[in-house]
Amino acid sequence: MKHISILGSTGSIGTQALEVVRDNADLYTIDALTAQENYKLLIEQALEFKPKLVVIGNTDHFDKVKMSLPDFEVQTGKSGLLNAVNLPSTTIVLTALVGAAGLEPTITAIKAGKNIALANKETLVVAGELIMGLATSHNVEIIPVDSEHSALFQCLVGEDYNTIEKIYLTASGGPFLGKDLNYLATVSKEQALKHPNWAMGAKITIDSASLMNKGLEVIEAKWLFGLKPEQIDVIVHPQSIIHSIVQFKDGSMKAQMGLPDMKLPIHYALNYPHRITTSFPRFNFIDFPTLSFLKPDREVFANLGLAYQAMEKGGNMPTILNAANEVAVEAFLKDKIGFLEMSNLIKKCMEEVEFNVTSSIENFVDSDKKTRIFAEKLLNS
Ligand SMILES: NC(=O)C1=CN([C@@H]2O[C@H](COP(=O)(O)OP(=O)(O)OC[C@H]3O[C@@H](n4cnc5c(N)ncnc54)[C@H](OP(=O)(O)O)[C@@H]3O)[C@@H](O)[C@H]2O)C=CC1
Ligand SMILES: CC(=O)[C@@H](O)[C@H](O)COP(=O)(O)O
Ligand SMILES: [Mn+2]
Repeated sequence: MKHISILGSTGSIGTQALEVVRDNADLYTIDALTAQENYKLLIEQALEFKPKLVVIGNTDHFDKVKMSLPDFEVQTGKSGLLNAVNLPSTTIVLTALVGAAGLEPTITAIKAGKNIALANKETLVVAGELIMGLATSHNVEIIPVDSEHSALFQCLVGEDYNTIEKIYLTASGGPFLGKDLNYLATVSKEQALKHPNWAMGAKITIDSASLMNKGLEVIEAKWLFGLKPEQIDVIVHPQSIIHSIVQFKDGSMKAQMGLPDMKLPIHYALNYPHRITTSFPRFNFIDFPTLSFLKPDREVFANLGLAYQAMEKGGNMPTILNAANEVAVEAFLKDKIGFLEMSNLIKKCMEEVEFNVTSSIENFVDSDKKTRIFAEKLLNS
Protein backbone atom coordinates (compact mmCIF):
# COMPACT_ATOMS: atom_id res chain seq x y z
CA MET A 1 0.00 0.00 0.00
CA LYS A 2 1.47 3.39 -1.03
CA HIS A 3 0.86 6.25 1.39
CA ILE A 4 0.59 9.45 -0.65
CA SER A 5 0.64 13.12 0.28
CA ILE A 6 -0.70 15.34 -2.49
CA LEU A 7 0.39 18.98 -2.56
CA GLY A 8 -2.16 20.81 -4.70
CA SER A 9 -4.95 18.22 -4.60
CA THR A 10 -7.58 20.63 -5.99
CA GLY A 11 -5.73 21.34 -9.25
CA SER A 12 -5.65 19.58 -12.59
CA ILE A 13 -2.94 17.07 -11.61
CA GLY A 14 -4.24 16.77 -8.04
CA THR A 15 -7.80 15.88 -9.07
CA GLN A 16 -6.58 13.42 -11.71
CA ALA A 17 -4.33 11.81 -9.11
CA LEU A 18 -7.34 11.40 -6.83
CA GLU A 19 -9.27 9.73 -9.69
CA VAL A 20 -6.41 7.26 -9.96
CA VAL A 21 -6.48 6.68 -6.19
CA ARG A 22 -10.28 6.30 -6.19
CA ASP A 23 -10.04 3.58 -8.85
CA ASN A 24 -7.28 1.71 -7.00
CA ALA A 25 -8.21 1.81 -3.34
CA ASP A 26 -6.32 -1.46 -2.77
CA LEU A 27 -3.04 0.17 -3.88
CA TYR A 28 -3.13 3.66 -2.43
CA THR A 29 -4.11 5.54 0.68
CA ILE A 30 -4.04 9.32 1.11
CA ASP A 31 -2.03 10.74 4.01
CA ALA A 32 -2.34 14.47 3.32
CA LEU A 33 -4.22 16.79 0.99
CA THR A 34 -3.38 20.44 0.46
CA ALA A 35 -4.94 23.35 -1.43
CA GLN A 36 -4.43 27.09 -1.52
CA GLU A 37 -7.84 28.73 -2.13
CA ASN A 38 -10.38 26.11 -3.15
CA TYR A 39 -11.51 25.12 0.35
CA LYS A 40 -14.87 23.74 -0.80
CA LEU A 41 -13.30 21.10 -3.03
CA LEU A 42 -10.65 20.39 -0.39
CA ILE A 43 -13.40 19.66 2.17
CA GLU A 44 -15.17 17.30 -0.27
CA GLN A 45 -11.88 15.52 -1.01
CA ALA A 46 -11.08 15.16 2.69
CA LEU A 47 -14.51 13.66 3.43
CA GLU A 48 -14.02 11.12 0.65
CA PHE A 49 -10.33 10.18 1.10
CA LYS A 50 -10.03 10.66 4.88
CA PRO A 51 -6.43 11.93 5.06
CA LYS A 52 -4.51 12.22 8.32
CA LEU A 53 -3.82 15.90 7.56
CA VAL A 54 -5.70 18.57 5.58
CA VAL A 55 -3.93 21.84 4.75
CA ILE A 56 -5.55 24.99 3.41
CA GLY A 57 -2.83 27.44 2.38
CA ASN A 58 -4.81 30.64 2.64
CA THR A 59 -5.30 31.25 6.36
CA ASP A 60 -8.55 33.18 5.70
CA HIS A 61 -10.23 29.86 4.88
CA PHE A 62 -8.93 27.94 7.91
CA ASP A 63 -12.03 28.36 10.13
CA LYS A 64 -14.39 27.23 7.35
CA VAL A 65 -12.33 24.11 6.70
CA LYS A 66 -11.91 23.29 10.38
CA MET A 67 -15.64 23.71 11.05
CA SER A 68 -16.56 21.39 8.19
CA LEU A 69 -13.98 18.80 9.23
CA PRO A 70 -14.21 18.64 13.06
CA ASP A 71 -12.73 15.12 13.19
CA PHE A 72 -9.72 15.92 10.99
CA GLU A 73 -6.35 17.47 11.69
CA VAL A 74 -6.52 20.76 9.75
CA GLN A 75 -3.58 23.13 9.37
CA THR A 76 -2.85 26.25 7.36
CA GLY A 77 -0.03 28.36 5.92
CA LYS A 78 3.50 27.37 5.01
CA SER A 79 4.03 25.32 8.17
CA GLY A 80 0.98 23.24 7.25
CA LEU A 81 2.41 22.58 3.80
CA LEU A 82 5.75 21.53 5.29
CA ASN A 83 3.99 19.22 7.79
CA ALA A 84 2.05 17.63 4.93
CA VAL A 85 5.26 16.20 3.45
CA ASN A 86 6.61 15.01 6.77
CA LEU A 87 4.10 12.46 8.10
CA PRO A 88 5.90 9.30 9.29
CA SER A 89 3.71 6.94 7.25
CA THR A 90 4.01 8.82 3.93
CA THR A 91 6.01 6.97 1.28
CA ILE A 92 5.59 9.30 -1.69
CA VAL A 93 4.79 13.00 -2.10
CA LEU A 94 3.07 14.15 -5.29
CA THR A 95 4.09 17.76 -5.90
CA ALA A 96 1.10 19.02 -7.88
CA LEU A 97 1.14 22.61 -6.74
CA VAL A 98 2.03 25.35 -9.18
CA GLY A 99 5.09 27.59 -9.33
CA ALA A 100 8.13 28.20 -7.17
CA ALA A 101 5.95 27.65 -4.08
CA GLY A 102 6.82 23.98 -4.59
CA LEU A 103 10.50 24.46 -3.79
CA GLU A 104 10.55 24.48 0.03
CA PRO A 105 8.05 21.64 0.59
CA THR A 106 9.93 19.51 -1.96
CA ILE A 107 13.22 20.11 -0.13
CA THR A 108 11.55 19.27 3.20
CA ALA A 109 10.07 16.08 1.73
CA ILE A 110 13.42 14.94 0.35
CA LYS A 111 15.15 15.64 3.66
CA ALA A 112 12.44 13.54 5.35
CA GLY A 113 13.33 10.67 2.99
CA LYS A 114 10.11 10.74 0.96
CA ASN A 115 10.14 9.75 -2.70
CA ILE A 116 8.85 12.49 -4.97
CA ALA A 117 6.36 12.14 -7.83
CA LEU A 118 7.28 15.46 -9.40
CA ALA A 119 4.72 17.37 -11.42
CA ASN A 120 5.86 20.78 -10.16
CA LYS A 121 8.55 21.39 -12.82
CA GLU A 122 9.24 24.91 -11.52
CA THR A 123 11.05 23.39 -8.52
CA LEU A 124 13.69 21.86 -10.81
CA VAL A 125 13.90 25.03 -12.90
CA VAL A 126 14.54 27.16 -9.82
CA ALA A 127 16.96 24.84 -8.02
CA GLY A 128 17.62 21.72 -10.08
CA GLU A 129 21.19 21.10 -8.97
CA LEU A 130 20.30 21.48 -5.32
CA ILE A 131 17.24 19.20 -5.56
CA MET A 132 19.00 16.43 -7.48
CA GLY A 133 21.98 16.60 -5.08
CA LEU A 134 19.69 16.35 -2.05
CA ALA A 135 17.80 13.44 -3.61
CA THR A 136 21.04 11.54 -4.12
CA SER A 137 22.33 12.24 -0.61
CA HIS A 138 19.01 11.25 0.99
CA ASN A 139 18.60 8.20 -1.25
CA VAL A 140 15.29 9.48 -2.55
CA GLU A 141 13.77 8.85 -6.00
CA ILE A 142 12.50 11.78 -8.08
CA ILE A 143 10.00 10.26 -10.48
CA PRO A 144 8.76 12.69 -13.13
CA VAL A 145 5.04 13.15 -13.73
CA ASP A 146 5.39 15.72 -16.51
CA SER A 147 4.34 13.73 -19.60
CA GLU A 148 7.55 14.29 -21.61
CA HIS A 149 9.84 13.49 -18.70
CA SER A 150 7.79 10.47 -17.74
CA ALA A 151 8.22 9.34 -21.36
CA LEU A 152 12.00 9.81 -21.19
CA PHE A 153 12.18 8.17 -17.76
CA GLN A 154 10.24 5.16 -19.11
CA CYS A 155 12.53 4.94 -22.18
CA LEU A 156 15.55 4.98 -19.88
CA VAL A 157 14.55 2.17 -17.52
CA GLY A 158 17.42 -0.33 -17.61
CA GLU A 159 19.63 2.00 -19.68
CA ASP A 160 22.91 3.65 -18.71
CA TYR A 161 22.31 7.43 -18.82
CA ASN A 162 25.89 7.82 -20.16
CA THR A 163 24.74 6.18 -23.40
CA ILE A 164 22.28 9.02 -24.18
CA GLU A 165 23.36 10.96 -27.26
CA LYS A 166 20.46 13.39 -27.13
CA ILE A 167 16.80 13.69 -26.29
CA TYR A 168 13.89 15.20 -28.18
CA LEU A 169 11.19 16.81 -26.06
CA THR A 170 7.97 16.93 -28.05
CA ALA A 171 5.87 20.11 -27.99
CA SER A 172 2.30 20.37 -29.18
CA GLY A 173 2.99 23.92 -30.39
CA GLY A 174 -0.02 25.11 -28.41
CA PRO A 175 -3.04 27.02 -29.73
CA PHE A 176 -0.88 29.50 -31.72
CA LEU A 177 1.15 27.03 -33.76
CA GLY A 178 1.94 28.55 -37.16
CA LYS A 179 0.86 32.08 -36.17
CA ASP A 180 3.07 35.15 -36.65
CA LEU A 181 4.03 38.05 -34.36
CA ASN A 182 1.26 40.31 -35.71
CA TYR A 183 -1.31 37.71 -34.78
CA LEU A 184 0.18 37.09 -31.32
CA ALA A 185 0.16 40.82 -30.56
CA THR A 186 -3.64 40.72 -30.44
CA VAL A 187 -4.48 37.37 -28.82
CA SER A 188 -6.69 37.23 -25.72
CA LYS A 189 -6.30 35.10 -22.62
CA GLU A 190 -9.41 33.15 -23.67
CA GLN A 191 -7.63 32.13 -26.90
CA ALA A 192 -4.41 31.32 -25.07
CA LEU A 193 -6.28 29.16 -22.54
CA LYS A 194 -7.56 26.82 -25.29
CA HIS A 195 -4.90 24.13 -25.41
CA PRO A 196 -5.41 21.81 -28.40
CA ASN A 197 -4.69 18.52 -26.58
CA TRP A 198 -4.51 18.87 -22.79
CA ALA A 199 -6.87 20.22 -20.10
CA MET A 200 -4.54 21.78 -17.53
CA GLY A 201 -4.34 24.58 -14.96
CA ALA A 202 -4.26 28.17 -16.23
CA LYS A 203 -0.57 28.87 -15.61
CA ILE A 204 0.82 25.88 -17.50
CA THR A 205 -1.73 26.40 -20.29
CA ILE A 206 -0.43 29.93 -20.89
CA ASP A 207 3.13 28.57 -20.70
CA SER A 208 2.25 26.05 -23.39
CA ALA A 209 0.82 28.78 -25.62
CA SER A 210 4.01 30.89 -25.27
CA LEU A 211 6.35 27.84 -25.47
CA MET A 212 7.70 28.76 -22.03
CA ASN A 213 6.38 25.38 -20.89
CA LYS A 214 8.81 23.72 -23.29
CA GLY A 215 11.57 26.05 -22.11
CA LEU A 216 10.93 25.06 -18.48
CA GLU A 217 10.84 21.42 -19.55
CA VAL A 218 14.23 21.72 -21.27
CA ILE A 219 15.73 22.83 -17.93
CA GLU A 220 13.74 20.16 -16.06
CA ALA A 221 15.20 17.50 -18.40
CA LYS A 222 18.75 18.77 -17.92
CA TRP A 223 18.55 18.09 -14.19
CA LEU A 224 16.48 14.92 -14.22
CA PHE A 225 18.70 13.13 -16.74
CA GLY A 226 22.06 14.86 -16.19
CA LEU A 227 22.27 16.28 -19.73
CA LYS A 228 24.29 19.05 -21.35
CA PRO A 229 22.29 21.84 -23.06
CA GLU A 230 23.41 20.66 -26.52
CA GLN A 231 21.93 17.21 -25.83
CA ILE A 232 18.40 18.62 -25.47
CA ASP A 233 16.29 19.35 -28.53
CA VAL A 234 12.65 20.32 -29.00
CA ILE A 235 10.48 19.07 -31.82
CA VAL A 236 6.92 20.23 -32.43
CA HIS A 237 4.51 17.30 -32.70
CA PRO A 238 0.97 18.71 -32.87
CA GLN A 239 -0.84 15.44 -32.07
CA SER A 240 0.83 14.93 -28.63
CA ILE A 241 0.95 11.15 -29.13
CA ILE A 242 4.72 10.69 -28.95
CA HIS A 243 5.53 12.12 -25.55
CA SER A 244 9.32 12.32 -26.05
CA ILE A 245 12.26 10.46 -27.54
CA VAL A 246 15.72 9.30 -26.43
CA GLN A 247 18.45 8.89 -29.05
CA PHE A 248 21.30 6.68 -27.86
CA LYS A 249 24.97 6.82 -28.84
CA ASP A 250 24.55 3.78 -31.11
CA GLY A 251 21.94 5.69 -33.15
CA SER A 252 18.98 3.75 -31.78
CA MET A 253 15.93 5.79 -30.72
CA LYS A 254 13.27 4.97 -28.14
CA ALA A 255 9.98 6.86 -27.87
CA GLN A 256 7.07 6.52 -25.48
CA MET A 257 3.62 7.08 -26.90
CA GLY A 258 -0.05 6.99 -25.97
CA LEU A 259 -3.14 9.15 -25.91
CA PRO A 260 -2.66 12.47 -24.11
CA ASP A 261 -3.94 11.59 -20.65
CA MET A 262 -2.05 12.68 -17.52
CA LYS A 263 -3.53 9.81 -15.50
CA LEU A 264 -1.02 7.53 -17.21
CA PRO A 265 2.18 9.32 -16.08
CA ILE A 266 0.60 9.95 -12.66
CA HIS A 267 -0.13 6.25 -12.31
CA TYR A 268 3.34 5.32 -13.54
CA ALA A 269 5.05 7.65 -11.06
CA LEU A 270 2.99 6.38 -8.13
CA ASN A 271 3.63 2.72 -9.01
CA TYR A 272 7.19 2.87 -10.28
CA PRO A 273 9.00 0.47 -10.75
CA HIS A 274 5.85 -1.59 -11.36
CA ARG A 275 3.21 -1.31 -14.06
CA ILE A 276 -0.34 -2.23 -13.27
CA THR A 277 -3.42 -2.84 -15.39
CA THR A 278 -5.55 0.21 -16.18
CA SER A 279 -8.71 0.80 -18.17
CA PHE A 280 -7.56 4.12 -19.66
CA PRO A 281 -8.59 4.49 -23.34
CA ARG A 282 -6.02 2.93 -25.70
CA PHE A 283 -4.33 4.56 -28.70
CA ASN A 284 -5.61 3.36 -32.08
CA PHE A 285 -3.28 3.81 -35.08
CA ILE A 286 -6.19 4.10 -37.51
CA ASP A 287 -7.48 7.20 -35.64
CA PHE A 288 -4.10 8.90 -36.25
CA PRO A 289 -3.00 8.12 -39.81
CA THR A 290 -0.53 11.03 -39.67
CA LEU A 291 1.89 11.90 -36.91
CA SER A 292 3.73 15.07 -37.93
CA PHE A 293 6.87 16.90 -36.77
CA LEU A 294 8.06 20.50 -37.24
CA LYS A 295 10.86 22.77 -36.07
CA PRO A 296 9.78 25.21 -33.32
CA ASP A 297 9.61 28.85 -34.49
CA ARG A 298 12.05 30.55 -32.12
CA GLU A 299 11.60 33.98 -33.75
CA VAL A 300 7.91 34.10 -32.93
CA PHE A 301 8.11 32.21 -29.63
CA ALA A 302 11.02 34.01 -27.95
CA ASN A 303 10.51 32.24 -24.61
CA LEU A 304 12.09 29.03 -25.83
CA GLY A 305 15.33 30.85 -26.64
CA LEU A 306 15.23 32.70 -23.30
CA ALA A 307 14.96 29.39 -21.45
CA TYR A 308 17.94 27.94 -23.36
CA GLN A 309 19.91 31.10 -22.54
CA ALA A 310 19.02 30.77 -18.85
CA MET A 311 20.03 27.10 -18.82
CA GLU A 312 23.35 27.83 -20.53
CA LYS A 313 24.15 30.72 -18.19
CA GLY A 314 23.30 28.65 -15.09
CA GLY A 315 23.53 30.03 -11.54
CA ASN A 316 20.38 31.89 -10.56
CA MET A 317 19.39 32.73 -14.18
CA PRO A 318 16.77 29.95 -14.44
CA THR A 319 15.37 31.20 -11.10
CA ILE A 320 15.09 34.70 -12.57
CA LEU A 321 13.50 33.32 -15.75
CA ASN A 322 10.94 31.36 -13.75
CA ALA A 323 10.00 34.16 -11.34
CA ALA A 324 9.68 36.69 -14.16
CA ASN A 325 7.52 34.26 -16.09
CA GLU A 326 5.23 33.67 -13.09
CA VAL A 327 4.70 37.43 -12.73
CA ALA A 328 4.22 37.81 -16.50
CA VAL A 329 1.65 35.01 -16.76
CA GLU A 330 -0.32 36.36 -13.81
CA ALA A 331 -0.32 39.84 -15.37
CA PHE A 332 -1.45 38.43 -18.73
CA LEU A 333 -4.25 36.47 -17.03
CA LYS A 334 -5.37 39.71 -15.34
CA ASP A 335 -5.33 41.54 -18.71
CA LYS A 336 -2.55 43.85 -17.49
CA ILE A 337 -0.19 43.02 -20.38
CA GLY A 338 -0.46 41.52 -23.84
CA PHE A 339 0.78 38.09 -24.92
CA LEU A 340 4.06 39.30 -26.44
CA GLU A 341 4.84 41.57 -23.50
CA MET A 342 5.38 38.46 -21.38
CA SER A 343 8.64 37.65 -23.22
CA ASN A 344 9.74 41.31 -23.06
CA LEU A 345 9.27 41.37 -19.29
CA ILE A 346 11.20 38.11 -18.81
CA LYS A 347 14.06 39.30 -21.04
CA LYS A 348 14.33 42.57 -19.11
CA CYS A 349 14.47 40.72 -15.78
CA MET A 350 17.19 38.41 -17.12
CA GLU A 351 19.21 41.47 -18.17
CA GLU A 352 18.72 43.52 -15.03
CA VAL A 353 18.33 41.29 -11.95
CA GLU A 354 21.67 40.56 -10.28
CA PHE A 355 23.26 37.36 -11.59
CA ASN A 356 25.20 35.03 -9.31
CA VAL A 357 26.29 31.40 -9.21
CA THR A 358 25.73 30.53 -5.54
CA SER A 359 23.79 27.26 -5.39
CA SER A 360 22.04 27.66 -2.03
CA ILE A 361 18.37 27.63 -1.11
CA GLU A 362 18.76 31.12 0.41
CA ASN A 363 20.14 32.44 -2.87
CA PHE A 364 17.34 30.90 -4.94
CA VAL A 365 14.65 32.23 -2.59
CA ASP A 366 16.31 35.67 -2.59
CA SER A 367 16.70 35.75 -6.41
CA ASP A 368 13.06 34.69 -6.80
CA LYS A 369 11.95 37.51 -4.50
CA LYS A 370 14.17 40.17 -6.10
CA THR A 371 12.95 39.22 -9.57
CA ARG A 372 9.30 39.45 -8.55
CA ILE A 373 9.86 42.91 -7.05
CA PHE A 374 11.71 44.08 -10.17
CA ALA A 375 9.10 42.59 -12.52
CA GLU A 376 6.23 44.23 -10.58
CA LYS A 377 8.09 47.56 -10.78
CA LEU A 378 8.40 47.17 -14.54
CA LEU A 379 4.69 46.35 -14.79
CA ASN A 380 3.76 49.46 -12.84
CA SER A 381 6.10 51.82 -14.69
N1 LIG B 1 -2.00 20.01 -15.50
C1 LIG B 1 -1.20 19.21 -16.20
O1 LIG B 1 -1.64 18.41 -17.03
C2 LIG B 1 0.29 19.28 -15.97
C3 LIG B 1 0.83 20.01 -14.95
N2 LIG B 1 2.17 20.00 -14.72
C4 LIG B 1 2.71 20.78 -13.61
O2 LIG B 1 2.04 20.40 -12.42
C5 LIG B 1 1.90 21.51 -11.55
C6 LIG B 1 0.42 21.71 -11.24
O3 LIG B 1 -0.24 22.05 -12.44
P1 LIG B 1 -1.83 22.10 -12.53
O4 LIG B 1 -2.40 20.94 -11.79
O5 LIG B 1 -2.14 22.26 -13.95
O6 LIG B 1 -2.14 23.46 -11.74
P2 LIG B 1 -3.52 23.95 -11.15
O7 LIG B 1 -3.48 25.42 -11.19
O8 LIG B 1 -4.65 23.25 -11.80
O9 LIG B 1 -3.46 23.46 -9.63
C7 LIG B 1 -2.53 23.98 -8.73
C8 LIG B 1 -2.74 23.42 -7.33
O10 LIG B 1 -1.79 24.01 -6.45
C9 LIG B 1 -2.48 24.79 -5.44
N3 LIG B 1 -1.73 26.01 -5.28
C10 LIG B 1 -1.73 27.11 -6.08
N4 LIG B 1 -0.87 28.03 -5.63
C11 LIG B 1 -0.33 27.54 -4.50
C12 LIG B 1 0.61 28.04 -3.54
N5 LIG B 1 1.17 29.26 -3.66
N6 LIG B 1 0.92 27.27 -2.49
C13 LIG B 1 0.36 26.05 -2.34
N7 LIG B 1 -0.52 25.50 -3.21
C14 LIG B 1 -0.85 26.24 -4.28
C15 LIG B 1 -3.88 25.02 -6.00
O11 LIG B 1 -4.80 25.22 -4.95
P3 LIG B 1 -6.23 25.95 -5.23
O12 LIG B 1 -6.95 25.10 -6.22
O13 LIG B 1 -6.89 25.91 -3.90
O14 LIG B 1 -5.91 27.32 -5.70
C16 LIG B 1 -4.10 23.70 -6.76
O15 LIG B 1 -4.44 22.69 -5.87
C17 LIG B 1 2.54 22.71 -12.28
O16 LIG B 1 3.85 22.87 -11.86
C18 LIG B 1 2.49 22.29 -13.74
O17 LIG B 1 3.52 22.88 -14.51
C19 LIG B 1 3.02 19.27 -15.48
C20 LIG B 1 2.54 18.53 -16.52
C21 LIG B 1 1.15 18.47 -16.86
C1 LIG C 1 0.74 17.34 -20.24
C2 LIG C 1 2.05 17.95 -20.14
O1 LIG C 1 3.02 17.34 -19.80
C3 LIG C 1 2.18 19.38 -20.49
O2 LIG C 1 3.40 19.90 -20.02
C4 LIG C 1 2.11 19.42 -21.97
O3 LIG C 1 3.32 18.98 -22.46
C5 LIG C 1 1.76 20.75 -22.48
O4 LIG C 1 1.82 20.73 -23.85
P1 LIG C 1 2.85 21.55 -24.74
O5 LIG C 1 3.63 20.54 -25.47
O6 LIG C 1 1.92 22.35 -25.59
O7 LIG C 1 3.68 22.41 -23.85
MN1 LIG D 1 4.83 18.48 -20.17
